[in-house]
This record gives sequence, structure tokens and C-alpha cells, in this order.
Amino acid sequence: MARTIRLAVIAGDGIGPEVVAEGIKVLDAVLAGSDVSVERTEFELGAKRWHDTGETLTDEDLAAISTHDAILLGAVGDPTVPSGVLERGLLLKLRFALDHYVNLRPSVLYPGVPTPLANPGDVDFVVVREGTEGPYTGNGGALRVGTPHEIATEVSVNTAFGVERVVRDAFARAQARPRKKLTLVHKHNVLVNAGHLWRRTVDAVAEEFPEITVDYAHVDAATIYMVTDPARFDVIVTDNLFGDIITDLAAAITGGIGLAASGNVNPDGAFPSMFEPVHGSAPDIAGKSLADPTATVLSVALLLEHLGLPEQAQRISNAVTSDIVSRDGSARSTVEIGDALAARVAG
Ligand SMILES: NC(=O)C1=CN([C@@H]2O[C@H](COP(=O)(O)OP(=O)(O)OC[C@H]3O[C@@H](n4cnc5c(N)ncnc54)[C@H](O)[C@@H]3O)[C@@H](O)[C@H]2O)C=CC1
Ligand SMILES: CC(C)CC(=O)C(=O)O
Ligand SMILES: [Mg+2]
Repeated sequence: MARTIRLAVIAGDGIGPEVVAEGIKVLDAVLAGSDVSVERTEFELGAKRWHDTGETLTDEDLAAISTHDAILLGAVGDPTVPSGVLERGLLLKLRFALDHYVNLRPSVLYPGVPTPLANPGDVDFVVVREGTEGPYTGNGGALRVGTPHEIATEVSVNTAFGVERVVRDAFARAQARPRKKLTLVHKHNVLVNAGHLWRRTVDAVAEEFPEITVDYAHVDAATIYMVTDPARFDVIVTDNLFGDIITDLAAAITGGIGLAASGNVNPDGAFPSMFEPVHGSAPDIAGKSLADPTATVLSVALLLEHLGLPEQAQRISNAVTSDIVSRDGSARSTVEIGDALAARVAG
């Protein structure tokens, strides 16, 4: 039966528009000739909009975005805008308002991918990062700013409801994977309030998943293991801040940030989920055709899988795998990589 996907596109800032253009190119190529079509709405959000109007994301924008089946986002953040204005007022506002409580970040070391690791082993894990709580909620403040007695707080919010739902999701994902292992990454030896809530929740939900091997690593040690023995990880569940940090490291060991994809998922389906590369707007390379669009293309694959199109998602993953194997170290532009991937998915 013919189907139309209503896709909201937020290209954003810096390299965002460059990589999103290639993501859409590959999306169109993988769906060409099929009975699935895409109806796209472009939302001009980011630095330009803020400079022009002072707006980051209005209620009207949010309402319009919410009517779509899914969102493809490039990246936000620009050196001409005060730090945090777009990151908080646009990106995090979207994640919170659309209840993206599962921030899904898979890491696979594809054959032939350069890695700084001497003996990487079989690296194939997924980080399930909590997406709506932790220290990113904006709960805090500053007193006596600019004085020697300034006090600045950023309170980490962890609710039983919020922790349980993401932990349950992570267990379900571990159950569906062959190795059936879940590692909680936290810092419960120091963050005793939040850490104990996470640990008790994992222990309680584990009772419902007797086949899952449950492991724990403090976040500092987890960064060691990710470099020395990443194959020990299968599903990692962790909070918003720790998940942000360890997934940049995960990207670095699996071919670099240009390959790292993510999905901000609302598993309940009440709101559209949002797919984006793990990286930011990379102002240092913006406009130079140096950005690798592969992370965005793989985010499109996650989007298709989320929308119940696993065959098309697999074709994109296969195209990326074969493209990576064919890479000979010579530099290709953003558009050249997108063209190559589009040609591979088209057959
Ligand atoms: N999801 C988002 O929209 C995110 C936005 N940001 C924002 O992006 C801006 C820049 O942040 P940074 O800390 O520099 O992080 P970044 O991820 O933009 O860049 C870090 C490094 O990775 C490189 N890089 C990033 N994407 C790449 C790609 N596709 N291909 C090749 N190299 C790539 C950059 O050139 C840079 O050297 C800031 O405004 C930040 O707040 C940062 C992270 C996530
Ligand atoms: C810019 C932040 C809000 C987000 C970030 O770094 C991320 O989600 O990886
Ligand atoms: Mg990050």
C-alpha cells in the first residue's frame, strides 16, 4: 500500500545544512521507485532565525513540527550566538517537549574503519542515553555573577518515572540482541542520590529480564574500558550528561565523529522522534565541504527503521559498509560521499 512519510527537516547551523542535504539525497535514492514517498517541510531554525527575529523555537514551530511523522536534524550552534541559546532554546527544547526520553546512539566498528585502538575486537554496542532529565533540564542558577563570590548550580534531575522508563527500554533492547548484556554507567559512589536511584531501578527491572547479564561501570572507568576493551559493552544505559560524553568517545574509537548516528526517540509514539548525527555544527569546517555526511546518512537509516522500514534501513547500512571498505584514504568532499552512498543504495 502506498505510504507517505511526513518529514520535518531542521538543517540548522554550520555543517548542518551540508550533511542534511546528503542525508536527504540518500533517503530519496533508497525510496526511489518504491511505494513510499516523503513529504518534507523545511524549518528554518538556528542562528539565522535568531539573528533575524530573536526566536529560537516558538510554540507555533513546535506545533507544526509535531504534526510530522519524524524529524531529521543537522546540528545547531554558532559562534555568533551566545553559547547555550540555541543548544538549550532549540535542540534541548525539542528533545524535552517531544519527550525524547531514549537517546539512542549505536556504535559499530565497521570493517576497514580506522580506529586508534590496537586490539579493538568486535565492537558493536548501543548507548541508551536518557534524553529528558539529568543536569540538562535547566534546573539551577547563578548568584552574584561576576563577583569573587559567584555561585553557579546545575542540578541533575532524576525521577523514578524517568529513570525506570529508559532503563526498561534499555533492557528490552538488550533482550533483542544476541549477547543480552546491559551495563549501567553512572557514578553512584559519589552521586549517591541519583546513582542509587539508577542502581535500584536497574536491579528491580532486571528481575523481569532473567536472561540479561547485568554489569556496572563507574563512568570514569567506563572511559578506560571503552578504549581498552570496548567489546565488553552490548547495551549501555546511562544518564543524559554521561551519555553525551561517552558517545563522543564511542564515536572516536569507531571511525570518528563523522560516522556516529543517533535517534532521539519517543518510544510511546505520542510525538515524532528526531534523528541527527551525534556531532555538532563544526564551525571549524563549515562551508568547506569537509564534513563527512555518513553520520547523517546513518541517522536516516535509524529513522527508516523507526518508521517500520527495516529493509530500506539495511540497504543504507550496507551502502555505508561497502563505501567504507572502498575508502582508500583519498579526500572526498561532503557531496562526493553523499553521491557515492546514494549510488550504492540505488543499486
Ligand atoms: N546535536 C547538536 O546539534 C550539537 C551541537 N553542538 C554545538 O556545535 C558547535 C560546535 O561544537 P563542538 O564542540 O566543536 O563539536 P562538533 O561535534 O561540532 O565538532 C567537534 C570536532 O569534530 C569535527 N566534526 C564534527 N562533525 C564532523 C563531520 N561530520 N565530519 C568531519 N568532522 C566533523 C569538527 O570539525 C571538530 O573538530 C557548538 O555550538 C556546540 O554547542 C555540539 C554537539 C551536538
Ligand atoms: C549541544 C548539546 C545540547 C547536545 C550534545 O552535545 C549532544 O546531544 O550530543
Ligand atoms: Mg554531544
